[in-house]
Amino acid sequence: MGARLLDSNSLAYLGTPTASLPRRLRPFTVSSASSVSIPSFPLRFRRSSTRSVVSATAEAVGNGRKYRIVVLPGDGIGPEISKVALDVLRCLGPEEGIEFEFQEKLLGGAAIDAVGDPLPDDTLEACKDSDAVLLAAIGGYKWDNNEPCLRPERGLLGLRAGMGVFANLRPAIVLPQLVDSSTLKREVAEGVDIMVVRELTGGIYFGQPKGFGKNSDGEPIAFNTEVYSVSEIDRIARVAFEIARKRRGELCSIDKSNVLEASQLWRQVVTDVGKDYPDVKLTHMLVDNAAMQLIRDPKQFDTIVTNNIFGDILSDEASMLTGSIGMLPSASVKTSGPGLFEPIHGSAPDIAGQDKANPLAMILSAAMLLKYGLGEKQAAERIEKAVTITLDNGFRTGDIMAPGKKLVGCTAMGEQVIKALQAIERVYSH
Ligand SMILES: NC(=O)c1ccc[n+]([C@@H]2O[C@H](COP(=O)([O-])OP(=O)(O)OC[C@H]3O[C@@H](n4cnc5c(N)ncnc54)[C@H](O)[C@@H]3O)[C@@H](O)[C@H]2O)c1
Ligand SMILES: CC(C)[C@H](C(=O)O)[C@@H](O)C(=O)O
Ligand SMILES: [Mg+2]
Repeated sequence: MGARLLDSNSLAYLGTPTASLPRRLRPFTVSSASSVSIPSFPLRFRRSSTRSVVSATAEAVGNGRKYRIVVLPGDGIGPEISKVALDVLRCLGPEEGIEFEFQEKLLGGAAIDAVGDPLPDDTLEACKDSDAVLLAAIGGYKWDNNEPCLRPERGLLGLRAGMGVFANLRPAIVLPQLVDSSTLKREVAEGVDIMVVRELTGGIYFGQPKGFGKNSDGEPIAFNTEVYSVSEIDRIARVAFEIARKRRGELCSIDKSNVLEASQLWRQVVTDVGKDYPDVKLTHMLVDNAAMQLIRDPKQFDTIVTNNIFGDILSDEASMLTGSIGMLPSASVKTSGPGLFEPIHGSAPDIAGQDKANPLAMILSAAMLLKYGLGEKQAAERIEKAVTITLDNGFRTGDIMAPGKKLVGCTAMGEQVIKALQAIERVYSH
């Protein structure tokens, strides 16, 4: 028993004025309407321009395949969990006939400190030219009072927009081993398996106008704009319907259409797209009710589709059903080109540098990268399996610690996953 990630067929159960921003940090705009065709899930991603489908594009090396992965350790616990995830991938590669070429780049606070830019040009270019990107987390107290365009978060938003990864898939699965780590009662948490499909490159994060100003009384104000086009809603809805179709066949669209015009358009477009998916049961829910229902009865949800900001908040809420935000990976994808894979948690500055971070969300993000970014399903499932074995063996970081379990740090948890991985490999190879 263990985690199942995206694929139900998986074998493993396992305010600055915009004009002053560098061009790539300006809001992302979608140019053409309704032209995005969504392949059936699991998605196979194309590399930019010259190469075609990823699973077919890996360079042949000896008897294996070679992939170029950009790694963005970022800030806070980022470097600690990145190291662990890379150790896992390095251990896995030879057994699976995969060679990884890792290229480390700067993002966020680390990039601000080194070159005065949260998203250096060469980072974005390397990411766009890679087979996939593995990101840990950015941000921290040190940069919290920087002006908006010099905040680490601006680098992350610029990266997502620059890569065009509009669909953020955040699975929240309660593993049997961690049911008692959930803050909810066992009967409420057990068996939860939700996929949150979050729109990632639009909405209030990117809408114009935004900034600081003064009202007619001369009082300082600040403002942001929630804006969605039909094409932006249409394409994320199609991704969500495709995913729902491969799961329980139930899609809940979450909005605030009783108040917000942008949500009224959202609901209308999702309903229209739903006509192309008669096999999927579509429901709508207001976000305030959804926040409550997620805690009251999370098992009512199968697939959720929602906008950028509601998806951000609801996925953090959903993570606590599973025991810890340190468990949740994510994949940010588009219909072609490299994907971005990252845990949903942040840089956890309160525990950074103390070897206390849970590296499992990062390790599971690496598994998502393999499965959905590179089409390396078997390798991904080995990692998922190794994680569940490690939990079965009783190892826990502080955030998921329970009576009778063995408390370990970030590095030791990684070592246990590698040990489990090697055990699986021995079973496979004998
Ligand atoms: N994708 C990202 O890079 C990302 C995501 C969220 C927040 N952030 C940034 O991270 C910084 C801190 O934000 P925050 O404190 O609101 O959120 P956070 O997710 O970093 O931390 C919230 C709480 O969860 C704990 N936590 C998070 N990840 C953990 C892990 N792997 N193992 C154990 N405990 C873990 C932290 O210790 C903290 O108590 C901010 O600068 C924020 O902007 C970045
Ligand atoms: C750091 C921040 C910009 C980011 C977001 O809001 O998308 C984070 O909270 C996340 O969930 O990845
Ligand atoms: Mg968040």
